[in-house]
Amino acid sequence: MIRDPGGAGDGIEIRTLAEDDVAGWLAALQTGFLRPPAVTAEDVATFTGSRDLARVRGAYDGGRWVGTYRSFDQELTVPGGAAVPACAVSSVTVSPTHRRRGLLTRMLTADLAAAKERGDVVASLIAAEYPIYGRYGFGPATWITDYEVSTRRAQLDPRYAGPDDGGSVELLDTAGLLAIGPPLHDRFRRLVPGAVDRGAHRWQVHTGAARFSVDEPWVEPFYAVYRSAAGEPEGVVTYRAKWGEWPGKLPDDRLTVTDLIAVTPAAERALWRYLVSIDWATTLHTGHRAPDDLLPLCLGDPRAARVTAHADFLWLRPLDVPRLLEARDYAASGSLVLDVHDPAGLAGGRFLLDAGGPGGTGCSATDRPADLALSTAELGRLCLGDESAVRLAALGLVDEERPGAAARADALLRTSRRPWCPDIF
Ligand SMILES: CC(=O)SCCNC(=O)CCNC(=O)[C@H](O)C(C)(C)COP(=O)(O)OP(=O)(O)OC[C@H]1O[C@@H](n2cnc3c(N)ncnc32)[C@H](O)[C@@H]1OP(=O)(O)O
Repeated sequence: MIRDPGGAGDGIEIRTLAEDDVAGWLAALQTGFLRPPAVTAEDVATFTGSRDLARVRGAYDGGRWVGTYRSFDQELTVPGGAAVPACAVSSVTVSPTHRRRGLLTRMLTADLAAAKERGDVVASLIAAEYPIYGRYGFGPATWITDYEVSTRRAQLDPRYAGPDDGGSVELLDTAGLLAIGPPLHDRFRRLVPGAVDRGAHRWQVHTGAARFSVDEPWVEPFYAVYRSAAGEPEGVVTYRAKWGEWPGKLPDDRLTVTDLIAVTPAAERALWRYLVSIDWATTLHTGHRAPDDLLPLCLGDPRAARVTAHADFLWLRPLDVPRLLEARDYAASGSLVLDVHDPAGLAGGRFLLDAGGPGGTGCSATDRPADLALSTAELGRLCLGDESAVRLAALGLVDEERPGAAARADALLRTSRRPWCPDIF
């Protein structure tokens, strides 16, 4: 069991959980997320059956859990397709009675130190609110865009009867999805920088097998697969339908996509066209897509896809700069000296990145003069290639120690397609 050795002299203890702590910890989690705090025996069983309790911790005050925190092993894809070990952070709450006394800081600081010791290359999380995590060295590395598509305006030929490339779209039942989805996702995530692995529990949640009593009532979704002309599954989609009012007897139903992943552009285009062509549905909500998703441009009228949300999504906190930068591919070859500032003392230093040379990419500590000075949070923004160093320099968030260094960083680091993490965790 991990205990917070220092404490803060306030009697509140940060510690990991024993099995009989789970119900109280779950009640605190639900309180922090403003959900009813009632916890059932099934909730406790679902939680203990799917989590490593050694990685679940919380703040305990006089017999009551007042803070919750959990982390787990994750694989994060970087540009080029390599996966680096990440410490994924989740379930962070502090009770409203105990906020702003430093409890989040104590839980997170201890876990980041443990992640560093374990050899994780980055820490990752989905930030509930933008202002929380920058102070701990995290920066937003991927963004999402949600669309609402007016299917009537999409200008798809009303006679459209499916893919015309020899491929096909088929509906699946749950067993069919579970046979095709996990291996397909494994292929997908290696193609998409920013994507993370999906464990068995995520698929159970996705198909309604793992649920907590506070979850919305389960509504069975539709699942469909795109198969290439050769019969290979290349994309899957999960969506739900909601009946509309049918004003004046006109169909008015809505579809909501909860997952659409594809390993080829043909599959991605075919699944969007399938969704847009479903009779009765006039509106399609896409859920979180990559900010440069194919969707708007694969419609006859791209303006039929209206952006309803555009926001930061996956935040990264570098823990090992050389391994993070060595793992990825670069758009060009060249070198760059980065002065990385880390007040937490986990990942700072001056590093020479030698990208894409004949002997491969190298990154190691150096005493050469710096080109660019930045914090771990800004490196978190830049490391998957989504953000521009020139933009951050214009904002005063990175310092050019050598003129033109930010543009050189962009030439190396930026990617032709934007990174994307489709999974909430
Ligand atoms: C990965 C995830 O799970 S994201 C989910 C995060 N959880 C939530 O949003 C649930 C609701 N909110 C909460 O439970 C709490 O407010 C938390 C967990 C966000 C913060 O917990 P606290 O114990 O209050 O944070 P703590 O006291 O350590 O704050 C440290 C600093 O962050 C700041 N801070 C913390 N939360 C916020 C916030 N939501 N907005 C702005 N600043 C914040 C504090 O003001 C403090 O600043 P200071 O160092 O300048 O004084």
